[in-house]
Amino acid sequence: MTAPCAEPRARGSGPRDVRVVVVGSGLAGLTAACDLADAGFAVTVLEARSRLGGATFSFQRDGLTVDNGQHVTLRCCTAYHALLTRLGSADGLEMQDRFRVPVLAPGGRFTELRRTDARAPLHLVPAIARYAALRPLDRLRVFRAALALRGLDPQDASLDSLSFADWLSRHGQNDATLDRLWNLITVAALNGHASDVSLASAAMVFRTALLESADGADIGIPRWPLDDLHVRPAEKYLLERHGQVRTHSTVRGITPVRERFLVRMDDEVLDADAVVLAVPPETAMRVAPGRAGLPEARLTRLGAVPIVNVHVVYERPVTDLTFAAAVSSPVQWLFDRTAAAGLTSGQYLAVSLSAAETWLTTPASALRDVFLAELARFFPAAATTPCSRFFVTRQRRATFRQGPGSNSLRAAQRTALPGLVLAGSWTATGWPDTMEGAVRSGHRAAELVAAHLAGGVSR
Ligand SMILES: Cc1cc2nc3c(=O)[nH]c(=O)nc-3n(C[C@H](O)[C@H](O)[C@H](O)COP(=O)(O)OP(=O)(O)OC[C@H]3O[C@@H](n4cnc5c(N)ncnc54)[C@H](O)[C@@H]3O)c2cc1C
Repeated sequence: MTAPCAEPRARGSGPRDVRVVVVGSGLAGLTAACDLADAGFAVTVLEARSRLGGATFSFQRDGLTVDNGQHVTLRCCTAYHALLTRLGSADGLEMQDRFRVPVLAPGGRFTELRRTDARAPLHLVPAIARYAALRPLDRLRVFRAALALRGLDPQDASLDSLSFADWLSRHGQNDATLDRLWNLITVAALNGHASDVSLASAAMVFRTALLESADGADIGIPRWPLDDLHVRPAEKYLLERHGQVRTHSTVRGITPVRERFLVRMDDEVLDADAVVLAVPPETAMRVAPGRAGLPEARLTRLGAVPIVNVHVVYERPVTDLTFAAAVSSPVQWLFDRTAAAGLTSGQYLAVSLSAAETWLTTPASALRDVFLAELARFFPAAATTPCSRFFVTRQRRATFRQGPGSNSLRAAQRTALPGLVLAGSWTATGWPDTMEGAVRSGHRAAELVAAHLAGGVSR
């Protein structure tokens, strides 16, 4: 990964005298901070919480290292992978050689989606042709829609206002193909069912990951906890480059003073030459000065969608699968986290539930009843193996709502105030609300700051 190419205009002895404050330590903020530290600026990261990582973090529970929610990446997520390489933690990601998803189908049947080495989109033909979760006629329907999807331009603004499900139904899809194929991908990539996601976003995901290159959808699953994978490595990277990283530092307001900024916390004010605001949109609107011209009317309509993870530890292993998707089941995707969590005996499965509005307020006891029964349906050994630990993590605002019209609501990284830029997976990255989108936004923010500072910093 290259650092921003612009030369900072140094005050005093050099660029280390030019202070950039990055507000927020999610992947967007950490990426921007790493870029700016590499470019030689004095970077200070301010994080409101007691921990770094934003929407990606790990915590300790009963001797296990648990991620707040299962995170997955695809080979097409090149910026995130480049960040891991740069931080020296690429080994913490288990990348598939070839896209292969085991699928748990109705009646406890097992099928899979597996690509070949043929060129796209032929690499998926055998996968769909043999996909036993669908009847043969429905597989044919899927082919036709996939070919039509390939012809869509995700940049075409008119696609954003349309629902993916409406488009699918106009292209011959039925409840079975939606339930057993299309939703399987949209819940994982866009945190929404096809009826709740924008056609432009769906076209972007399917084209980029599945239809334009043979290897774009090869799956990467963290074999290390998220903290070890990128959070602590990024902190170390920054500290080695004279950056400062401060937790418990909630930014309350940013005031432009001539061409500089006063960054106000509860009991301290920092003076900065430039600021990257890498916080969620509602915070950005609260702390950014009016002159930044944030499109508040649009941003307040972005909304949010929860993700819930159900964590189940069995006394003995119940399946050999390292991960799987499930169709026609409340289980959407499940992952074996035994080794990553440091569990030495038994098996730890994390069930990831996207678009989880219905599960968000369901008591853990009810979730336990539903998901233990469902896992026993898929894995006979689970019916007879005691569950030693069961707990739930709930992320209320996991992503913004990537529904019809949502792309037109996102804000550019550049604001009306030179030197104050936005970053975050919700900004206009062209990517869904993902780690990849966050990292890309961070690079863009750092480029804008570096270009601004190269143009001149005056007090
Ligand atoms: C459960 C879950 C599962 C997910 N699964 C996947 C997945 O499989 N694959 C994938 O690619 N993506 C996934 N995502 C999405 C991905 O995690 C996010 O898109 C990405 O991490 C967002 O990063 P960010 O830096 O834009 O924002 P955030 O991570 O939200 O960072 C914003 C930071 O700003 C801080 N902050 C807020 N206000 C202030 C303030 N006033 N002062 C200082 N700091 C402040 C916050 O505390 C936070 O640390 C998932 C998200 C969740 C929650």
